[in-house]
Amino acid sequence: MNNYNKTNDVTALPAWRKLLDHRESMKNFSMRDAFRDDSKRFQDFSLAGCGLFLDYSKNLITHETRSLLVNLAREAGVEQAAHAMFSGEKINCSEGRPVLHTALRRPVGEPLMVDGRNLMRDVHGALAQMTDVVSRIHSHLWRGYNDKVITDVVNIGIGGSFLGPELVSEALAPFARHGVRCHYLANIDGNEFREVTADLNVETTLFIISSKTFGTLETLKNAQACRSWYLAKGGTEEKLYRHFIAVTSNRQAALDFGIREANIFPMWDWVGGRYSLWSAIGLPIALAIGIANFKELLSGAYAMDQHFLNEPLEQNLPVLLAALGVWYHNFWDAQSYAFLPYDHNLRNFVKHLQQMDMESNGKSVRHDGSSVSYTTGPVIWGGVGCNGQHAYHQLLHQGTPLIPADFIVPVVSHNPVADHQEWLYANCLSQSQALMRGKNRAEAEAELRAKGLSSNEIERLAPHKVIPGNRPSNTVALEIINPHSLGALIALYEHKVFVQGVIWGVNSFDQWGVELGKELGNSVYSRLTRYDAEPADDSSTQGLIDFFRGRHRG
Ligand SMILES: O=P(O)(O)OC[C@H]1O[C@](O)(CO)[C@@H](O)[C@@H]1O
Repeated sequence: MNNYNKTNDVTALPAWRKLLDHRESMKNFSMRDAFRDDSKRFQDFSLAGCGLFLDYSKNLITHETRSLLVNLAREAGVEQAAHAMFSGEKINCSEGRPVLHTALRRPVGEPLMVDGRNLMRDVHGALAQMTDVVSRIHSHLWRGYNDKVITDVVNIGIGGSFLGPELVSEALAPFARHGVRCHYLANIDGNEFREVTADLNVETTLFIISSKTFGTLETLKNAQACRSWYLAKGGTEEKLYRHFIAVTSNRQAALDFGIREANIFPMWDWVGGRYSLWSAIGLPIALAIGIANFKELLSGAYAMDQHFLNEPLEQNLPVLLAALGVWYHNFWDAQSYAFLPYDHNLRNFVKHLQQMDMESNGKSVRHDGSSVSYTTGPVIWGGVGCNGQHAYHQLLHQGTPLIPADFIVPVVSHNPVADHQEWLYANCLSQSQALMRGKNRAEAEAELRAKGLSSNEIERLAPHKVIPGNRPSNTVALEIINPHSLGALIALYEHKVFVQGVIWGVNSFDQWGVELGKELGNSVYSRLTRYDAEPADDSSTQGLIDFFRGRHRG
């Protein structure tokens, strides 16, 4: 049980009750009218920090809404919770662990004592080990079994041991200068294995087995397959240490796999997988962009940590985003949330946010085990603009569900082509504008009239042309995507998710739900492969096992 959330049930808080009444009074609120009536709306509802600019004026809010939402965060104990997390209290109550991914971005000279131990020694020791290996690979001191330079790195990992590193190494591709290409092997699927290894040269490829537990089936199977591939293609057992390294908190399992002691990078139980890109799990990132850029990434995240810890709640970027999310989710029945990055290099952002948000807050009991009486984590989805505009934005504009969205857009492109960036930025803005203002019946009719349509035709077509508008969004703009701003951006959403977890009273740092599937996976596997096995518990599973075996028998 956490010791900061004094109420346990958020619905009992005064601010929650006031928000329920306030929601009633907002039934007829029109954002379009609000912008017309208040020329200062943009200034009043926008905020800069850590190189990011948040425009949250296109929301279904007034000044009163904001103060009630901030009160909710305050009454839920967000400030105390943040301090508890940063100082190493065991806020992951179901696993009895502190939650200290923020320690990974703390600069040198700021000790952090937990259970009598200065964790910063471990953190900076791991960073030094990363620096050493990255510099040896980049300077060609570390070579493959027949002394060829390492050109390709395959990260074997899944979930948090994959999504964050993939996002960052690809988002920061313009900073890749050392001739090392990163590849990611996650799924237990021969198609993916074949695709990743197809063009690799065994002599110049390094494999990183990235697994906090070193017990994840997909990763271990892929690691074995990569090892067999390495040996089959001419690699030697003797020089295997030049091609395989591991990042894990399970040192013994990595040793048993055959990884050399010096090639094992540490992880700790106080870092959740989905928050681990800042640790040695980020090794592929450092190999792609260099250790100096990796440290810049950490310093961007650290800047956001300080912002989150020190800024008043009213001007606190993660708190505002979190409270707005709660406003729509719990008071406007918005069951999903869209992320729409307008930048090709951020194409993997949504995948990372999906794990970060849904694995963290996809919970339905509070810290004390009691069931929540309200909904928690929303469905997270989205993808890069403009592609989404020609696919699912239709539903955002005219569909029945209310889906709040965050637009994320840099001003400067790393690869300017003609006036593409101007168009990209313009598309981003026009989407949020269209969502906000919509097109009313009179406008739709006037448009059709201007085209010379008969009144019968206007009557028939106008309903299809009406766009309700009043659909909320935030825009997070940044000057350019670089290691610092990306670090701040990712940390912004980490803290947003944390704040929402605090408000809902759930433990954002365990993931017991994924365990059952893993357990059942073993029993289904043994029934698939052993003909004498007991039948499955249910006829559906057994029927599908028979379907598989029918095909494989012949
Ligand atoms: O790094 P590991 O231990 O292989 O775990 C991978 C992923 O699996 C999960 O435990 C979910 O199954 C994630 O939380 C984690 O990021």
